[in-house]
Amino acid sequence: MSTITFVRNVIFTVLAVSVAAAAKVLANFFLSARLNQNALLREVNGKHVLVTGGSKGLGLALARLLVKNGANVTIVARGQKALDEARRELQQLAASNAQAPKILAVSIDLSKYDQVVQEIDIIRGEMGKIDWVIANAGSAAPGFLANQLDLEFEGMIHQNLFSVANLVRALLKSAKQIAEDKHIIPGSRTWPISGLSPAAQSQMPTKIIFVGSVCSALSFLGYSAYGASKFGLRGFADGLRSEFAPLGIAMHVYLPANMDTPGFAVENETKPEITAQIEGTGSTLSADDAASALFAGVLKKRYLVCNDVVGELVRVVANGAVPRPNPITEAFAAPALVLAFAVWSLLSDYEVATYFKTAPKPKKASTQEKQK
Ligand SMILES: CCCCCCCCCCCCCCC[C@@H](O)[C@@H](N)CO
Repeated sequence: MSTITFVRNVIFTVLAVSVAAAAKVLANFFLSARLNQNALLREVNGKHVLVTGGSKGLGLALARLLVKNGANVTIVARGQKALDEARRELQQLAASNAQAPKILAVSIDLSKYDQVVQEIDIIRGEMGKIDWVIANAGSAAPGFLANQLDLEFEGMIHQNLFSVANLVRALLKSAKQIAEDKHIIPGSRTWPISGLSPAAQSQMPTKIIFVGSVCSALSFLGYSAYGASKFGLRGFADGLRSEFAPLGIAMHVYLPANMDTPGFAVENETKPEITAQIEGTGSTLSADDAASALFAGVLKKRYLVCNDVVGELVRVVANGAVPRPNPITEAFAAPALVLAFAVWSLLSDYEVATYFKTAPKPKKASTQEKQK
């Protein structure tokens, strides 16, 4: 066999095996994406779950599923009107459940750390220890950075990163406070290195779920501010995952693609045309399906959870140094996926270049408009 034939056969074999492995990755994804309702009931029945951004969209869909499965739910949001409506809906749902789960709705501005600390204590007082936290609140304001020179950039980082950090810091502070109040003497190997005494650890939630985005692992024009906030969130989560695991706190990050929510309608009003063109709108998932996908992944103990095929492929190539659900299969799939994403990146850069070459020129402002 000549060298060329040998090299060609090796490349062909590697690619064929890799494509087959990529198909297996997707098959595994479909199998794990189905929510086992009984498993959800077993996990959340009687637990107290706090959901931020819980008055609409994905947050409300998550809260509904939790209440249906017997969880006591605290929803947090800013706007009082939407919060009241959501509370009424969840209370009706709770009334039809034999467990009669408790519902609490609290208006908190998560960007204000002191307020979050104060309210977490009030929530614990009314509803007891928080068992799970879903940090879902966030928003997307797509746009070109050159048009976001004022407060838009900070806004994204505050809403999608600092607010989540404020929540986690407040949970830690509250747990430490309660432990100190009880005067429990620390005495484990993780104390005082971890900063949390065993008593404080026992006051922390056992599960913390961050809602990121496919944009926590991939970004492109129109999403520079949003991508920065969501990549930041992912970095924060990766650090906490390894810090919290020895303390019995499981971290998860949800990386959804576009969802059919009120927030998505708002972001589309200002989204640059080329951004919408690149991301496509084909796979927009309903909030209910997205909520099921989140719980399905969490119950399967996935650290990074996706809600569609594209997100799962992005996850495989951008998994970083955190656990993979199927490491061997994903390693075999890597060559095909790396090549596919290299091609995608070339094509999307070409799409952007073409868009700017062919986009209609803005109309010249009339003299009257200039004077305004
Ligand atoms: C085989 C390779 C295919 C690679 C395709 C990658 C395409 C990625 C485009 C998906 C972008 C989704 C972005 C989701 C953003 C949302 O979080 C945001 N719009 C907030 O709602």
